[in-house]
Amino acid sequence: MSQPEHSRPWTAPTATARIDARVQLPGSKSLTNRALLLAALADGPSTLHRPLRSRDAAIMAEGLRALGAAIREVPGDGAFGPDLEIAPAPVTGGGSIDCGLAGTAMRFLPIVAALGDGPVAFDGDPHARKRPMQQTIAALQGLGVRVDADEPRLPFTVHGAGGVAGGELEIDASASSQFVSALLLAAPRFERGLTLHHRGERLPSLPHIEMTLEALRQRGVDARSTGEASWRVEPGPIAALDEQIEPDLSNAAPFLAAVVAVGGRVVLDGWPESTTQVGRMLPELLAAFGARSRVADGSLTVEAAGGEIPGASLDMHAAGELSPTVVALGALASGPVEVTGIGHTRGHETDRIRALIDNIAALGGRATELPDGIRVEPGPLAGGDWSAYDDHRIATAGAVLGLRVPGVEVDDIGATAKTIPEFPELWAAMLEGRDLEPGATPGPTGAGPG
Ligand SMILES: O=C(O)C1=C[C@@H](OP(=O)(O)O)[C@@H](O)[C@H](O)C1
Ligand SMILES: C=C(OP(=O)(O)O)C(=O)O
Repeated sequence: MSQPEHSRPWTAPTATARIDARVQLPGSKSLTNRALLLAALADGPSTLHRPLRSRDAAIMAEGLRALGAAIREVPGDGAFGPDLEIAPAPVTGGGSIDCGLAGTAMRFLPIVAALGDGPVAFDGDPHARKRPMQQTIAALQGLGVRVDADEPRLPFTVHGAGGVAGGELEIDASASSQFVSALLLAAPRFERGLTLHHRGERLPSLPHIEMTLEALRQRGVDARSTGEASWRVEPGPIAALDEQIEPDLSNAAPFLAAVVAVGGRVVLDGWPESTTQVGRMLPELLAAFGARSRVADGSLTVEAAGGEIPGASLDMHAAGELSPTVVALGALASGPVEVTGIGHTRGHETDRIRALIDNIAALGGRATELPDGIRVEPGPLAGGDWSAYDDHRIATAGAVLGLRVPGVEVDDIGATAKTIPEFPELWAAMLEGRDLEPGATPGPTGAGPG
């Protein structure tokens, strides 16, 4: 098995007892990166409390710095690490931005760069060069912005010409909701705002578009849906906002799935009363596998009996980023599990459908590809190699399987640095029933200055 230099091989721990744990998770990637971007375009300085500290958040912060914003760490409230203070500045060109493997950075920042004056060069990790970017480039061109690209993907250069007129635009966001979010986030700074229409075969991850609209409205922007696949953002100032970032509910998925796999109980602290995060669907999704959930006093408790996991058929088009965890549970189920509506996850950090099928096969299981999803057959599994493909969610899916299958060898648990660098420590603490707060074990990459 070839491993990149930075890889951290990890034998997924097998559960030896029922789970009884209280977990606190680090901040949401999607909320942190929206808050950073909007703060950089706002009308005054903002502070983010409990921001995510991870590779994707660091990439967003670094990209915004390259475009002129000042972002610095200031003392936070202890266990959650430093806060971030963001001072906006006029968008400047002339730099270059490394998007790593962060979809939010590679889709959101080119539109911000178009507001500036001068060229900004974008590139990313080798696999980032394979992720769909055509709609970012087409949208910029449709807005009259010059983009130099040999092919419709990274690397490319955006030539800001001092502003974007905006108006009306049509895109095809079938491959990613991030194309829509990117345009809506920058649109208050377009001279005429933006009326945006999606025309295409499907629109994945609608909750993430709702999150974008809500983040804009929280900052005084008139942003709304005008139809099933149309949105309007009025031009105007983006108000500065001090915000406490919610825990990442998508990263809650493997921890809650662990209860289904093993039996027992997990209490997740900081569960928001209401949220735009797609992870809010987890209680309902896990109920399909027999879990019971309740929310009280700001915590979510998930309980499950352990033992047999029933088969299920789930359409996850709204929640593709939760699908690797659900497929991992599917491989442990006693009936077939079908997850559909996730064709677009072939364009995520890796081709997730292929990665899951191949990894499950390496453990002796059988999963097959559907036109827009995956079907997992019940059957015995044995230890074997589990490739992370630099994908945090594939790595953590291996962790879920390892709870019941001894000897699941994840080739690089370091892939979790993308959104939850402290994953191995939090996972071990959960299995041992110890409380461990995020920030207690600082991850390899913070969102602060390098
Ligand atoms: O806007 C966002 O923060 C995200 C949108 C979704 O992207 P896709 O629509 O490409 O699935 C999601 O999967 C990704 O993890 C984060
Ligand atoms: C698809 C994901 O990430 P990205 O923001 O890189 O698209 C994800 O986190 O599941």
